[in-house]
Amino acid sequence: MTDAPQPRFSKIYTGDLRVPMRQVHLSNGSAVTLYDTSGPYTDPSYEPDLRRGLPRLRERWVAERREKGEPVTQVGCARRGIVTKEMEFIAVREGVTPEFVRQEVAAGRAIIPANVNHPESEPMIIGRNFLVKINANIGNSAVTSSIEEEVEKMTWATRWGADTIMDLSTGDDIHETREWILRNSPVPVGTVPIYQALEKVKGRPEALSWEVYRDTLIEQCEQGVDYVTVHAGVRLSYVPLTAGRKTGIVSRGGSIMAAWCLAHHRESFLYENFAEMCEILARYDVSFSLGDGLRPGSIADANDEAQFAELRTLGELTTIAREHDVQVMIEGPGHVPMHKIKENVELQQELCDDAPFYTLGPLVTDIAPGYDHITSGIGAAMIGWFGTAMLCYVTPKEHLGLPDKDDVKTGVITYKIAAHAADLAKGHPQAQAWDDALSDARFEFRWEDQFDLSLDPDTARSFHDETLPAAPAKTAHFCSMCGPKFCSMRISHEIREQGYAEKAAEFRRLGGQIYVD
Ligand SMILES: C[C@H]1O[C@@H](n2cnc3c(N)ncnc32)[C@H](O)[C@@H]1O
Ligand SMILES: Cc1ncc(COP(=O)(O)O)c(N)n1
Ligand code: MET
Ligand code: SF4
Ligand SMILES: [Zn+2]
Repeated sequence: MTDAPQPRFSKIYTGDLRVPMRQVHLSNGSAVTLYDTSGPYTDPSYEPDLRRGLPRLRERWVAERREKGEPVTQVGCARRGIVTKEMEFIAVREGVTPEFVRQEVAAGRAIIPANVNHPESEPMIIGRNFLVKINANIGNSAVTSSIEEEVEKMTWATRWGADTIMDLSTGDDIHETREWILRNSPVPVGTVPIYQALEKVKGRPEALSWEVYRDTLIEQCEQGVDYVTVHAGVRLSYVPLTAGRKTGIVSRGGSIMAAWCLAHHRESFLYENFAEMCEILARYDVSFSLGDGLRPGSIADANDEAQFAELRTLGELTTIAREHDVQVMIEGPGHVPMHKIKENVELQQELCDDAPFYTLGPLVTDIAPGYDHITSGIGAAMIGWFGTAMLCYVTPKEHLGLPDKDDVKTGVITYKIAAHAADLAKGHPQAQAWDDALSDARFEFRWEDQFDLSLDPDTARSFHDETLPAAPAKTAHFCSMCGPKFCSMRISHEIREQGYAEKAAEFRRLGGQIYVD
């Protein structure tokens, strides 16, 4: 025995794969193992060295596949019956067999975003038959932020459990910001290449061309971006469908492409060159996130003709990408009232042949700027339950300004709640076990365990300690909500210990039967 304090939670590594899992050590001597997506930054003992970057976990796996002459892409391997190391890693994390992972990827129902040039990333999977994932958007804008702040947002987002991050920078130093993020990100990184392409032509959409776009795409693939949002479903003929809308086109990428199509009165160069784009992505195993450039930006515009016309086109593009062994997910709305959410999932699955759905919220009302993590968290929980594979967070700053580090944490925690609520409703056994462990700790007044098992232990602990900071309160059978006399859980224990036992004895004496554990 040593006097060294036991870490209350730590990372464990399974076999030679070194799969991170979060193990919570409880005060009753047991431990709970939780799926943990959030890489090294959740490990309290991990000290990042940003200049060196993260260890290159996948470097050897990628090299070995190359030596053996196996396909470059995960889906190429899956279709040929090959189980990759990435698939084995994911199987441990998700508690399923590697063969199941392979089948879901082969069928296109799930994707593993893993650029061969981003070996730092810990493999994860996006698909409705796996745990629901969340994405955190970061990146600078022309108005504010620096490289350091954006790297800090990335480590902070993954610290709290973002499964992927998107660098949506549109301001200065786009290439260098992305480089710092990629070399230090333990999760896949997504981008929207049209933003950087627009920056290269000084912000004038009409000056864009396929050539500028293609070179930007290759530059980002070379750097290690794992998935790219491409708004190739915004076709020239769909732009007039947005004329009668309350809020027009709210997607940045969508508005840029619509402006280009109208300026040249030509079909979108993204649509026309889609096959060549597939060839580029296949060389690096970069996945498509087909952008919803015509998503509704208000409750009034939800599920309109413009939105669904684009979705049909995304379905056609999915088929083309798959023919090139490129993985695809589909981006979804936006602003959608609760009664119109289900139709979005059903239509997406039908039109896009079960490609994973990846939605921004949706926000279920427009009336609460400042609280749009909540308006969208409600829609996210619902759409996750209906089968959406990844939920893109919305922060309290939505519609108001660029999120800062605090907003990133609020967005991530809000979306962890939505994703977990969806996992529970879908009947995921690991999800249920987490709730059960926390409920047991709560009912047994193991306060420290309750904090350690929570999504945000820091906040839980500090709220409790605001009113009852003294050490004995950590085992007390009450908190300041009800106080000792009115604590219903304490009274419950007494009923069980005395009253219940007596009542049960009486009941049996009278010939009754009782079934209790
Ligand atoms: C498509 C969504 O992306 C988000 N978004 C766009 N740019 C950024 C950024 N730099 N940082 C964080 N979120 C961003 C907004 O929430 C928008 O609604
Ligand atoms: C889920 C989702 N939807 C959309 C975008 C792109 O943003 P935009 O379409 O505004 O360019 C995104 N990054 N993620
Ligand atoms: N809030 C808008 C939406 O719902 C996006 C604004 S920033 C492009 O999609
Ligand atoms: S969030 Fe701000 S900058 Fe972006 S579309 Fe809305 S008003 Fe414009
Ligand atoms: Zn909006």
